[in-house]
Amino acid sequence: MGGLEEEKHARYIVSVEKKKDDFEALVIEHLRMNGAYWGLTTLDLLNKIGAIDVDAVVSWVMECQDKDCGGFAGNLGHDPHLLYTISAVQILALLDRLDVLDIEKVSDYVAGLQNEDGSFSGDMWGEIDTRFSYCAICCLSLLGRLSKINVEKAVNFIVSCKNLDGGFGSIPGGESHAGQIFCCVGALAITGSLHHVDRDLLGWWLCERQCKDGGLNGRPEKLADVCYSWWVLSSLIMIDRVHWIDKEKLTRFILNCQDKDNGGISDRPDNAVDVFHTYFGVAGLSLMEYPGLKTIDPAYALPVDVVNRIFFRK
Ligand SMILES: CN(C(=O)[C@H](Cc1cnc[nH]1)NC(=O)OCc1ccccc1)[C@@H](Cc1ccccc1)C(=O)N[C@@H](Cc1ccc(O)cc1)C(=O)NO
Ligand SMILES: [Zn+2]
Repeated sequence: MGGLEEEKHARYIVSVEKKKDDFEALVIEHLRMNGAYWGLTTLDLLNKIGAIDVDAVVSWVMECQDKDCGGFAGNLGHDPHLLYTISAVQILALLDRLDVLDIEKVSDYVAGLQNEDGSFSGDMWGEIDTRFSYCAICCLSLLGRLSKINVEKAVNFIVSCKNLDGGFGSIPGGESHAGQIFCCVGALAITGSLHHVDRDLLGWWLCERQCKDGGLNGRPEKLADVCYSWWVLSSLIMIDRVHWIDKEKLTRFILNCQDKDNGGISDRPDNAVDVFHTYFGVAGLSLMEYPGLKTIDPAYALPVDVVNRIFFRK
């Protein structure tokens, strides 16, 4: 089994950033801001962020900001949403360009999406989901504006989504899913509220996600998928139970999902690669301290040196 093809993955990411009209670019067209965050964070984890034109990326990101409400859209001319606003702020943090933001305007947009019950809507249309609680809390924390929301009510809503199996769903009564668990555990970690989590019960549910092939799935009986290397692993690390899974087998599963010729990582062996799974595969390896990769922060989903620069800047 060979190692991680760093060079090939960096070239794959840069090639996708350049192509704007092929199928993959069209599929993710409406969530291009997410795609940019996945691609740029992967390059930074591979120590290859020097390969990109920072000014070009920053001006494109800023063109996606809705000048009236302050929120960011997934691409030029699309509607603003929390899912893309968090990605935009993460990209600017990664490139050390948070200075281009009107911090009050963006944080007012995010804080304005909190509901009476402490939950968050993704945008003006009102859909409530713990995904959006994470986006809001992570974004406001990076901007240093958590004081603009009712953190206690936000935490109470997340706790109201905790299930008997120790996991979390998208809304109260929603079934446990690894993606939702990452959002809830990440938001609780950022707000210093992890005492609400039953670490052994949730740790058990999460380590049960490891399949025979070493990969992790998102729910019982599902197939392993590289992106769950992030959702499950980051949650296990945040609750200090990562030693309950076999890291060697998971590492081999991820490496086995690489396209060794053209670069990129797929969701499972021999499937088509994409930017999303390339990012979550490299991020998963980073969480397992794979040699040569930068370390990623499990709660902020940004390299640790980027998080430190934000919180410890004099
Ligand atoms: C919208 N989305 C998903 O629904 C992926 C689809 C998938 C990939 N592998 C298995 N399914 N699922 C996903 O991200 O699930 C993780 C998750 C679920 C619920 C809450 C939070 C995370 C992916 C994009 C995608 C679509 C189709 C194929 C590959 C990637 C996505 O943008 N995920 C977001 C999180 C998310 C998840 C679900 C949403 O409805 C919206 C956003 C993300 O990771 N941002 O950094
Ligand atoms: Zn996946």
